[in-house]
Amino acid sequence: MPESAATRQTQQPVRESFGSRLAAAMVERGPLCVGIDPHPGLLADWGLNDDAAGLERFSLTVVEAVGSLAAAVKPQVALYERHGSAGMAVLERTLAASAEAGVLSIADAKRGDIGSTMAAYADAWLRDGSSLAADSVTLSPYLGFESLRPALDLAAHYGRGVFVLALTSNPEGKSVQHVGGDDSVARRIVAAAAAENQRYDGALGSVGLVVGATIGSALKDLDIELGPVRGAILAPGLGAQGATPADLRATFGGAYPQVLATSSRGILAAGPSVAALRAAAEETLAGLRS
Ligand SMILES: O=C(O)c1cc(=O)[nH]c(=O)n1[C@@H]1O[C@H](COP(=O)(O)O)[C@@H](O)[C@H]1O
Repeated sequence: MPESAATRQTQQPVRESFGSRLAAAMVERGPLCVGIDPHPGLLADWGLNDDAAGLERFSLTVVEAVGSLAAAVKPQVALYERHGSAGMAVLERTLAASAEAGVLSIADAKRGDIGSTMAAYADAWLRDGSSLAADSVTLSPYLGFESLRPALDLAAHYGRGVFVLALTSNPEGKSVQHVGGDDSVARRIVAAAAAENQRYDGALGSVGLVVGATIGSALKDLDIELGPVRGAILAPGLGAQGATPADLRATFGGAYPQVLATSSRGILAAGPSVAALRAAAEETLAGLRS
């Protein structure tokens, strides 16, 4: 049974904060997150069936290849969900294998709902004892940042983390996130994350943001500074969506040390050989470091 909120409030955090654990992993391993996106086309390219067994072989191969190399892995929940309960069981085993390999996990679930329902999502992804618990989860703040409160508080309690969508890598994101000019929606999300991270000590708080590597000059245009957030910036868009390590440096400037670049298809296309996947991840990492 989940413990009650009242019990939790009287207890100390159960492990070191996610922000501290991620900061240490980024120093030790470098700023790369490998996305685990078992697309049907990639499964076929790897000679695997588009079923739960194929999904499991794919996922565990990626963990075997990069589990000792990347700072984090990011399974894309949608690609497990499309296989129903069997797919979600594979996701559970993928998260367990990641923990065993010593690599941090980011469940890319992009959850967001009214507060009372959000509490159930938080329980699923962030509570000790939940079979789906990951080190962190991606969240959508578009029902209002404060609607994420149950996840923000549960993450803090359990030493887990969240990544809140701010400026996404897809071109359609602008139609919501850029609204408001100097006081844009994205700027408000960034400010809310910065305020939330004040509860954390150390280099990085546990509330990260998602800011695409493909956003070009949006940070400048919207007058958004990421340094004061003191959270990791998960930056998708590298590789398959066209962004390069040079783009990342140009886009993030002084906030580059906070950036955790994430690539899925760009690395996964090298499979199914474990050695080739590892080499692709190492090459990406070298580009991010140089
Ligand atoms: O939250 C994410 O990771 C995410 C946010 C975003 O703005 N853009 C974005 O592409 N993503 C995810 O990052 C992954 C990108 O995959 P590739 O384009 O294959 O590297 C997918 O799982 C996307 O759902």
